Amino acid sequence: MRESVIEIRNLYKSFGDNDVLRGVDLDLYKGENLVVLGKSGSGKSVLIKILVQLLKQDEGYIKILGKDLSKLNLRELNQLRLKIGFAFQASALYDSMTVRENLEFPLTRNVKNLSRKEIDYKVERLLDSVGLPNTINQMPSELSGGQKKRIGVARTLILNPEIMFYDEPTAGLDPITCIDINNLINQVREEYKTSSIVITHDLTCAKVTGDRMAVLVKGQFKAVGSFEDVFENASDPNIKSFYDYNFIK
Ligand SMILES: Nc1ncnc2c1ncn2[C@@H]1O[C@H](COP(=O)(O)OP(=O)(O)OP(=O)(O)O)[C@@H](O)[C@H]1O
Repeated sequence: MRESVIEIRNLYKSFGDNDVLRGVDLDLYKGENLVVLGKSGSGKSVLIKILVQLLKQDEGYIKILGKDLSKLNLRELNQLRLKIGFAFQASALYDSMTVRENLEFPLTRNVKNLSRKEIDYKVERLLDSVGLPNTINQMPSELSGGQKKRIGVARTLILNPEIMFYDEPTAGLDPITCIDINNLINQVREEYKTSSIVITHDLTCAKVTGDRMAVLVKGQFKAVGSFEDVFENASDPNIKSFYDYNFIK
């Protein structure tokens, strides 16, 4: 039996008469990269927001790192949120801060009594990990799109999250930089022992980073399994068209 770090059961969410999630079941297993795919508007972001309770589900059960979310008070929920890192599509760096300040910010805000030396060590180690040690004194405006994403990942890792959510990590990048970012996602898993959900429309990213694919169709996960099982042997036309479109046949 594999250990689940996230367990989602029978999750429902509607906005008025827009039934977005209609009985979602999903597990994220410890140490895996799980790729979540689905058409635009299928509810991927809604699902992630519910996982950190920025949105409340209408029905359903969620357990993260052994905690039933419905039983947590706000303080406990905030503690749990610190164990989850978000690498957002827009990398969300503060434009008025240097790279060093961007990385220090979550640390000094959330961890008390760290010495200057400990902070410097962590910042430098993470910049090394993402391959950008020389950007430490640069401003975000001086970085390329791919570099910003890397710094965004480094900033997320600074609090040692156990779970990572990557939201369209390769969107808007050239094919070579996409390869770099895919490799970084795999490297982060090895180096920091994270379990991750990767939301993407990019099937190359899905294939390279994902241990399992989960495809959201009409409010439920219709196909969950390896890339080969889900896409290469797909019979469902919704899923097949996704594949054919990405790898022009
Ligand atoms: N706060 C909200 N209020 C009302 N409707 C919402 C809200 N958030 C999301 N929706 C609706 O829920 C549906 C799913 O949206 P969501 O952003 O999760 O899609 P997505 O799969 O992440 O799409 P994309 O791939 O384009 O990012 C959409 O129809 C959207 O309009």
